[in-house]
Amino acid sequence: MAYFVKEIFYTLQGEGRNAGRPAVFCRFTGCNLWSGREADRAEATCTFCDTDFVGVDGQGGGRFGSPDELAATIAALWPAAERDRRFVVLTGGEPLLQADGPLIVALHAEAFEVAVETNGTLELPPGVDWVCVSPKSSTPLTLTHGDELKLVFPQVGAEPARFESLAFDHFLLQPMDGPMREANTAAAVAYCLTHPRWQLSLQTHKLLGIP
Ligand SMILES: C[S@@+](CC[C@H](N)C(=O)[O-])C[C@H]1O[C@@H](n2cnc3c(N)ncnc32)[C@H](O)[C@@H]1O
Ligand SMILES: Nc1nc2[nH]cc(C(=O)O)c2c(=O)[nH]1
Ligand code: SF4
Ligand SMILES: [Mg+2]
Repeated sequence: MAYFVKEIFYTLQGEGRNAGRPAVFCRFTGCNLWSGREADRAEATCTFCDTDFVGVDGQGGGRFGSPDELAATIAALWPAAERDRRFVVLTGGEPLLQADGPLIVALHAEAFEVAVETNGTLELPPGVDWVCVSPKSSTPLTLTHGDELKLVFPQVGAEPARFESLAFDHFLLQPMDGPMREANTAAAVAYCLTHPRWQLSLQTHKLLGIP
């Protein structure tokens, strides 16, 4: 199948348990919880998105006709010849609208560990090495286990206690960016201190001014 990709770039993973790790980011076009148009934001299921995932016009974006073509494009961004500990993060938009088993196979053939950032509403293809689920308000989760559950905080209808019994190895609170970022950060710090199974995830790429 063809893949529609907004942008592909090499940077440090900014969030979650892998923060600081060099990674190629592949941002797929489209999401099932928001059209991406500002006019629709208030009525969307997910209203706080910080990302432009509309179209294929970003850096390195485009239409890729096969898994091998997309995997080769991703591999070309890794520093020359280095095949050790290659790491790719599939994100979006919602990557699980497009990422499928053949793409994971093709990325493994290029020596990548494959991580996914997902809203958790869709089925996961086989073989993904690191699964980060980030629930959105009262939307039901299809994915109830994984490596990390990274909850944007605070969200009405997505209180942390709702997720604590799920089978994730790590539970993280990420302050909601936007006009309330400072207050949300203080609230997330306070929540982690009083509920220590939760740890703080800052969006360190924004602090660093890198993509
Ligand atoms: C843009 S989303 C794309 C992946 C997927 N659709 C999802 O929501 O997990 C990537 C990450 O950014 C988080 N995020 C989006 N908007 C945010 C905001 N305003 N503040 C903090 N994190 C945000 C999401 O929760 C998710 O963990
Ligand atoms: N550096 C960096 N780290 C990230 N972690 C998750 C991101 C995303 O948008 O999915 C992201 C991103 O856009 N940039
Ligand atoms: S689910 Fe993810 S990509 Fe979709 S609107 Fe929400 S944060 Fe953005
Ligand atoms: Mg981002």
